[in-house]
Amino acid sequence: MEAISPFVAIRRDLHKIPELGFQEFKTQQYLLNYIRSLPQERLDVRTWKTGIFVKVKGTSPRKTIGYRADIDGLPIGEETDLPYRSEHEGQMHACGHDVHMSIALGVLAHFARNPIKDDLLFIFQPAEEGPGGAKPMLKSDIMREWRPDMIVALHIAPEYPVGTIATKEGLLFANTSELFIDLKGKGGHAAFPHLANDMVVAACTLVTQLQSIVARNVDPLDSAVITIGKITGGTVQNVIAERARLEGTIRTLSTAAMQAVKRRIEAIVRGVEVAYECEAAIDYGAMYHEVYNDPALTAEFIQFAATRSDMTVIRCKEAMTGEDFGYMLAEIPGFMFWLGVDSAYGLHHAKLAPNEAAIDRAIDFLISYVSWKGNME
Ligand SMILES: CC(=O)N[C@@H](CCC[C@H](N)C(=O)O)C(=O)O
Repeated sequence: MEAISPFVAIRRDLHKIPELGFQEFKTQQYLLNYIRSLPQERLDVRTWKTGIFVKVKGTSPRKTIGYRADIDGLPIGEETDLPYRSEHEGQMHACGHDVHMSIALGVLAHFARNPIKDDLLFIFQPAEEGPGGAKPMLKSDIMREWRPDMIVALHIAPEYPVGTIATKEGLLFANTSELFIDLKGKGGHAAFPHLANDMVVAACTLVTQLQSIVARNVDPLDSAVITIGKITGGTVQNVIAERARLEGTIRTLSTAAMQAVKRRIEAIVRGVEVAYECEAAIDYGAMYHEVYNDPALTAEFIQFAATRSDMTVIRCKEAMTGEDFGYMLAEIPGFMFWLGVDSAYGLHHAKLAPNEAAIDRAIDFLISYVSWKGNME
């Protein structure tokens, strides 16, 4: 039996119990059990819905350093053959939030036993994948009382090797908007299409027409993504579909670009309504602020990381991923960085399998950074 670190063991426990946004009940209980096993002298623990705030009191605090880990899973059926694969049918930690939590607990455990001058605030946040926990947590009374002076978070990066961190000053992640489009036509017998109004055909037209926005309406030197991740319509092969539904997400690099893309989406949907003589309704769902790293703190972090022989730090490009941590960074200076986990399969893939060697290396690295930042004069 391989000897594994306690935080790899924790990651594996959490990997078994992925839960969707604001349903992280087992996860929260697991986290609380561990947090309550730590020395409590310097801890103040409060829950917020399925999230948790943990204040670690410093010895002579001048500021508060915040650290956030997201805790929710995704509605994906796991396809790894890991012995600790998900025990929740159709749900998986396919975005590394289990790794995020185990790293946060490792750093918390250290500072619960080895306080620094400054206060720390650990935030275990629900519902990052949707509908978004960061914004309501940011507006909570607890956050108002314990608001940190800076805040940090990481996200696993399957494409980078273990021992690599990647980030950049300024814009790191896109802004996002979910996109739901419902179409209503007229059902009927498959053999008499002229007596019905087929919404499967209308939906398929819409999927391809929406892509013309990125190809023809967005400045080629800018970026945008419109992904339709799910399409449903109809009930059975020989009945013409009266209804169809498209579920997707929009990514852009600025508020102006998001507004322009939505204007085009609305024009194209209206056009499909006319062309197919149907009814269409658009809902934008959860929308996330872009992730904007504080230039000064990020440059300082990169400089610190460059002094560490056990980590390689690179300045990366922006990514079209979304992260509601962007709401926290819009109000509190800080940064997010990618953590290399060297997985053949990427984020949101059913076979994602992060290299667990990244966990303890990240814990050691973050302990050194927070100790440096939290003790500096
Ligand atoms: C890091 C990551 O994968 N984040 C998610 C955020 C999803 C936001 C929202 N539910 C949406 O789908 O737009 C991502 O998909 O980038």
